[in-house]
Amino acid sequence: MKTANLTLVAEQIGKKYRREWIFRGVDLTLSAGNSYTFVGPNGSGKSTLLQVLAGMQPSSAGKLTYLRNEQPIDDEDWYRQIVLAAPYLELIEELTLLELLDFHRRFKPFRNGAEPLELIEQMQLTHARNKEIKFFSSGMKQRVKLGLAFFSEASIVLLDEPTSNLDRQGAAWYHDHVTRLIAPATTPPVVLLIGSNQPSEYDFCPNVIDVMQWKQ
Ligand SMILES: Nc1ncnc2c1ncn2[C@@H]1O[C@H](COP(=O)(O)OP(=O)(O)OP(=O)(O)O)[C@@H](O)[C@H]1O
Repeated sequence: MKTANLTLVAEQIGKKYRREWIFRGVDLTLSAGNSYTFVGPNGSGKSTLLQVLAGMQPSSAGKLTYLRNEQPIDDEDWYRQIVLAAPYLELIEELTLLELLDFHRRFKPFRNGAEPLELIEQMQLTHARNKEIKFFSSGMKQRVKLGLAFFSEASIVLLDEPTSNLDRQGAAWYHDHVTRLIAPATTPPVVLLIGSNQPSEYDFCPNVIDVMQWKQ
């Protein structure tokens, strides 16, 4: 069983677009079993920082390391550890929900070997299991993105603006699942990273980090 704990270490990470530094001098040690929320006003760099920490965008300065049991993991294997739910990530619209989950689990299995139909029930989308994603409402799509993040066997879970498009019931569903994700019983334990402007999205999170400190 893959229970070894993961740690993400950022040393003096910076990102610039053209000549503008979005953030600079980021030093962080983020460890499994913990949650961290990046806060800051619109355009302050929360999404960019999440993407850099996920290895989805290159940094312009500094060093990022993923450690498992204190040993560095090869950059090419990072993607196996990560799952991201974000408004700017698209789902495959031509697939039905059931087909999407079947496809997804081929490269990223679900926790505890869960079956797609069980997870669709947990997403409260059983009625839409055979509907193509392109016909889903924005809130239904958001539940799917979050569900894939909650239920995949990944060690690093990134949630950018997690309750966007969710109604009150959806927000309660998010809260229930996100708190389970960081419970001590979760295996493998996750590093949970959230980018948010909404206190209700991270009221359970003890580590709230203002990205404005890295504007120079
Ligand atoms: N590909 C890009 N090229 C140039 N500038 C970019 C690019 N992507 C982001 N930026 C700039 O980087 C800055 C940070 O954007 P980012 O989306 O990370 O902010 P954010 O804090 O997540 O904002 P929001 O709360 O509005 O989602 C903004 O000034 C944005 O215009």
